[in-house]
Order: sequence, then structure tokens, then C-alpha cells
Amino acid sequence: MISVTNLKKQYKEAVVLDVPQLEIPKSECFGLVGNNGAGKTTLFRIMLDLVRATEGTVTLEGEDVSKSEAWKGRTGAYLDEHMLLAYLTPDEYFETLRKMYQLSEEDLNLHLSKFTELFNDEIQGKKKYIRDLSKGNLKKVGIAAALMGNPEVVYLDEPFENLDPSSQIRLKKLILQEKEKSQTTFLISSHDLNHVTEICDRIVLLEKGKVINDLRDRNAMMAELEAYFTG
Ligand SMILES: Nc1ncnc2c1ncn2[C@@H]1O[C@H](COP(=O)(O)OP(=O)(O)OP(=O)(O)O)[C@@H](O)[C@H]1O
Repeated sequence: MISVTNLKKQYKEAVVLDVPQLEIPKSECFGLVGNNGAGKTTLFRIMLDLVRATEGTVTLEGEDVSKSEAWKGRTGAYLDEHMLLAYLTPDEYFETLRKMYQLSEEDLNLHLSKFTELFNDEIQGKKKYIRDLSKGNLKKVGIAAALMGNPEVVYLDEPFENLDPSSQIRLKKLILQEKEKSQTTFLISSHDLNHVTEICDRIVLLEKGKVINDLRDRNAMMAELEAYFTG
């Protein structure tokens, strides 16, 4: 379970995040939506201790993420390409992570085999550096890396952005399979209301740093979000 308590982030006078309480149970697929600048990435960055909160805490199974390191071994994330090693090829990158996570070659191959469809023969076995990949292919490498080592919790920021329609459909299938098979907790921010409502059990709507809706009824989610974004 992830718990957010009295969380605030302020840049000078501007409060960009103000979340008194948010609980994300284990194995939930949690969607986060909101207009540009609503605070989605800031929330994920604080949850991953990439940015320090001005006030408040985020805990994972009771562990304060800003005060301990153990949670990192159980967490995967892909927020943007800064998380990749651009001077490596995808194969070299996956091999580096394999060693870091102490996986066997067989484990790595088994993991990557889940991405065969998504990779569409453009990622592995090529001599292209990560820095030269298209935006969509960068995202595929990042997502495959985030899911390596069977993390309990996975954060994905805009996972569908820059993916072609076939890849978007394949990614949705993959996330649902992982959730089903491994009970992974997914936290997904997205501007794509169709995708996010299709795969998420719950959707939180952020506006100017505040949670203004917490939608759990899958049948009503889309209509509520459409009404909000149509404004
Ligand atoms: N380092 C920073 N210094 C000042 N303001 C910042 C900084 N980082 C983020 N912000 C501000 O915090 C607010 C929330 O930004 P954030 O990137 O979290 O929004 P978002 O919901 O992810 O937006 P988008 O949908 O455009 O990606 C914005 O007003 C942004 O300008």
C-alpha cells in the first residue's frame, strides 16, 4: 500500500501540489489525469524521491520513501528518457540492468519475450544507440526496463504518448497481463482518457495540484472525465 499524507510542494510562492491524503492499495491500477501543469509528474517524482516535498510524506508499505532505500528494489519506473543510458544500445542497457537486478540470462530473455510484440523487431539485435531511437521506441525500452525484476509497484508517466496505435493496444494488453499475473501495482499518468479508463481500476483527477475527483466506478469514469475536460 502506498500512502500520501499532507503532501505539499511549493516553488517559491506557488503551491503546485497539495494532497492531504491518498491511499493506493496493493495491486491497484491507479490512473492519474489532469490538464498540463496539474501536478501529475511532480506527484510521481515525489513518490519516487526524485524531488523532495515541501511538507508531508509518501510511504510504501510503511516505509518513508525519502528516508530509506529498501523500497527501491521493489519499485520500477519510467517517467522520461533521462532515466535511460543514452550511450548504450537497448541490448547493452538490458544487460546492464540484468546484472544490477542479479537476473540470469534466461530470466532476462523470459522478461523480454513478453515485449516481442511491442518491440516489433525494432529494439533488440540492432546496433542503434538509445540516443538515436525514435520517441516511441525510447518509451518501449523504458517501460521494459521499468518492469524488469518483477517490481511490486510500477510508475509510468504518459506511457501511451508517442506510441503508434498498434503499440498502444499491445502495451495495454501487456499491463493488464502483468497486473493479472503478478498483482503489480501500476500508477499511470495519462492524457489519453480512453486508454486510462480501459485499464485502470480507479482514476484520480488533479487540478492545480489538488485532487478534485477520485473515480472508482468503471462504468461512470469516462462520462465524468469527458464532462470535466469538455468543461
Ligand atoms: N523545478 C520547477 N520549478 C518551478 N516550477 C515547477 C518546477 N517543476 C514543476 N513546476 C511547476 O509545477 C506545476 C506542475 O507541473 P507538472 O509537470 O507536475 O504537471 P503535469 O500535470 O505533469 O503537466 P503535463 O501534463 O504538462 O506533463 C507546473 O506549474 C510547473 O510549472
